[in-house]
Amino acid sequence: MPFVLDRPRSQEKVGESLMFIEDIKLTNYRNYSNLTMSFENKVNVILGENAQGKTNVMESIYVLAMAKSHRTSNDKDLIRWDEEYGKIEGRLQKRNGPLSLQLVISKKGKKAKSNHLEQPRLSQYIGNMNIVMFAPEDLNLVKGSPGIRRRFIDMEIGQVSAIYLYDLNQFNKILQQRNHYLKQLQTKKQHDKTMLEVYTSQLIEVASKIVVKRYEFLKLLQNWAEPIHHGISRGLETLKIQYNPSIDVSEDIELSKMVEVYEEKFAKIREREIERGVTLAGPHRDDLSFFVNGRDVQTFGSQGQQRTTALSLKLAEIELIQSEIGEYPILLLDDVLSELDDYRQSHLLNTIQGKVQTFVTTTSVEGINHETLKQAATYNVTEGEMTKLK
Ligand SMILES: Nc1ncnc2c1ncn2[C@@H]1O[C@H](COP(=O)(O)OP(=O)(O)OP(=O)(O)O)[C@@H](O)[C@H]1O
Repeated sequence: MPFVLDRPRSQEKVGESLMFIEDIKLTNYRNYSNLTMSFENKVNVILGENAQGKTNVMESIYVLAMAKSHRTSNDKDLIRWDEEYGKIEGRLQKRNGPLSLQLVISKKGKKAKSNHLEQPRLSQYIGNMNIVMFAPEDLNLVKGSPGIRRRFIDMEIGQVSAIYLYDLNQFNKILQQRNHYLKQLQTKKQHDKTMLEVYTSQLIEVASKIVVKRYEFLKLLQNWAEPIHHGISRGLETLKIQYNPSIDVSEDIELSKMVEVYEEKFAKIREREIERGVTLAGPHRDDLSFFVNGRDVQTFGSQGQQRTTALSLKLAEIELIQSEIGEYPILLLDDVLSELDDYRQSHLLNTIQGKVQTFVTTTSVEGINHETLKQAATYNVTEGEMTKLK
């Protein structure tokens, strides 16, 4: 089943190719005052002691792509201390030509440019550059809180669907207004319930679209992740991904039916929502489960199975983006190689070899003997300065 892509640039899909970053320029970004660095279109290993700025570089690439950080929701943290603004610039090569991206973060907000043109909507800007990041936090994807899994799914769909990001933004705004209204009803600052009906129907319209798209995306992800997981587990394990909605629907439900189910649900929980002062159903309360050989990995999986699941999902994302966009994304492996055993490390490095531009951070390459890393371009980071070693 083809995924409903809505980005204009992704029309022709021919063969395999990779997008890659040629260079990055950071101005007042975290502990970098000024950095300009060129990269290779293969594997780039960034070495350095703790707290020198390795993750900051990875984060800057992530932020350039996604217009937000993977480790803070406070954009001001990204600006170098005592400075007014921070800037990330990057030049990329893509199948259909060069692309330059720029993101300026100031205390007033973010401004993005793509090929020197101001982008009024970040939901349109995101997706120009596709990335997959694998960091130690991702090992919590299975075990951690539902919010981590929702964030994972939202970020991934957002890269291939601008409409999804737009809907998600709308949803969050309506949710906030609705929650505020419910709170007022709860505390009796407000008695008229008319506006609640308005917010509810607005919420249902956009919530239904989000959940339908999540189902579509997960079906695709499942198709990629299952054989990958099978391979990493040496043919012993079958991975299944399950979406757990906060309403009673199944994966093949149509949009109009989903709207009906939400309407019934909200009518039923109306008094409870007012009592609690909060919205109790919607995509913000949904979750994912992962099953290995029929058992829930979150409850029954070993740590190794949880790692394999997280790795399979990341590798599946790489393939999914390639199949949807027609180009391999850029892979960011932040301090994660040392967290994987030899077999999983080799599997990962064999998979990316030669086809994905990859950034790897580590304090040392000792103990990682894979050919891919021996041939990699290497850089050193010390106190916010980066130099190329080979
Ligand atoms: N806004 C900021 N302005 C200036 N410096 C900052 C800012 N935010 C973080 N830093 C500095 O950046 C450094 C941390 O860098 P980073 O997180 O990239 O470490 P790292 O090299 O990845 O280390 P580790 O291996 O421990 O993860 C710290 O010295 C921290 O004080």
